[in-house]
Amino acid sequence: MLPRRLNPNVLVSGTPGTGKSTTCELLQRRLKDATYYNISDFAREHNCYSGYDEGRKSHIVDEDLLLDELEPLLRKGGAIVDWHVNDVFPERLIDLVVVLRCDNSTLYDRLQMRKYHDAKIQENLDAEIMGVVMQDALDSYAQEIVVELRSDTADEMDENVDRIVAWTENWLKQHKDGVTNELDGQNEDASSEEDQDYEDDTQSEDSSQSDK
Ligand SMILES: Nc1ncnc2c1ncn2[C@@H]1O[C@H](COP(=O)(O)OP(=O)(O)O)[C@@H](O)[C@H]1O
Repeated sequence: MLPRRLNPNVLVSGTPGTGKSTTCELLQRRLKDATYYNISDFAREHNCYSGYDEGRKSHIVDEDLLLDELEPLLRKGGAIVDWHVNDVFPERLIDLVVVLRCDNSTLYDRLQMRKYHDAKIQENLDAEIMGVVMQDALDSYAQEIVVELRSDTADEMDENVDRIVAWTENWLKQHKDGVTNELDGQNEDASSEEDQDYEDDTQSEDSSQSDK
């Protein structure tokens, strides 16, 4: 099977504060053909909002508008996508899902540094303890393309970047050699059904708050 795109799309997800943006910035420096999309920034720049949540003090992202803007870019491949919500992007557009995890006391410190209010910190700590983002990823994508990585320390972050770069190089090598990536078959098979799921999906707006 021919590759669907020349470079893979990597989704870096995780509870706010687990290290997505920092990891993605490091990744972008290493993957010269990649384009980094911080979805919080992207949604703001493209005005993909459906309202403002006073309680959370954050904009509510309109996932349909977001996907309308982003899909043509993801189709090109080579995207590093940074967002805490991962069920927005159809399975056919994503080749690897990385879910960053971190210790709760570390996360607390990071979110406090970011000056989140107490309720927002607690909400994110609860989500991290319950593994909400990881569960969403497993519910949304084939288990084989979802990987959970610890991101408590700078060394772990470096290791994570090395691992994602190595995975990308391997993906490129497989496609260059014309070797069928078994994930392709799974994704292609799932795509039409998944598209239908996406059409039918009425996302809870609560799950798509802009986190920054
Ligand atoms: N693995 C890590 N080791 C040390 N500091 C980290 C690590 N991951 C993130 N940080 C720090 O935590 C803060 C939040 O990271 P950030 O990348 O903005 O998280 P996110 O994008 O998931 O909200 C930043 O100050 C960042 O430098």
